[in-house]
Amino acid sequence: MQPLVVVAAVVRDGDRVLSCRRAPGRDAAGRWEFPGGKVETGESPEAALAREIAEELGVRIHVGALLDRTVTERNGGRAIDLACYDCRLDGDAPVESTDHDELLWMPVRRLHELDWAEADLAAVAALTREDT
Ligand SMILES: Nc1nc2c([nH]c(=O)n2[C@H]2C[C@H](O)[C@@H](COP(=O)(O)OP(=O)(O)OP(=O)(O)O)O2)c(=O)[nH]1
Repeated sequence: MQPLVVVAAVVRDGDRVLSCRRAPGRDAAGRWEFPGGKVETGESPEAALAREIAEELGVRIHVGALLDRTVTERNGGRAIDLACYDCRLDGDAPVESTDHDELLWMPVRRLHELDWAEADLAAVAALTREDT
């Protein structure tokens, strides 16, 4: 089976990165992730990401360069092909999410304190390397 193609936004504000906790009842509830979602057929990754962020967080973003793309196998589930893009807000910061129960602006050097979804660990490591 082909991996699930997912895009996520590493939204930065200076040294801080928007980190989101998946709400109860969802896949991987309680784990932290970068907001985003599945790419639909015929959609570019950048367009999918802007759409997901508008739907989920109600804000607009500029989508920049690809930061990390990693395929993670999952026991008993479809592998996840997660592409994380460097992003900036285009206007207001989000205050709530349809998919998350907590939004945190975390300094890069403290990202390791959160319990990240497994698929996000490579992107977190890339950010942390950049910071050292
Ligand atoms: N959005 C997002 N999903 C991630 C990340 N890491 C990770 O393993 N996932 C997984 C969780 C889900 O199984 C899948 C994406 O699902 P989703 O629920 O966010 O996507 P969606 O909004 O398009 O889905 P839906 O609720 O509309 O069905 O990828 C991440 O950093 N961001």
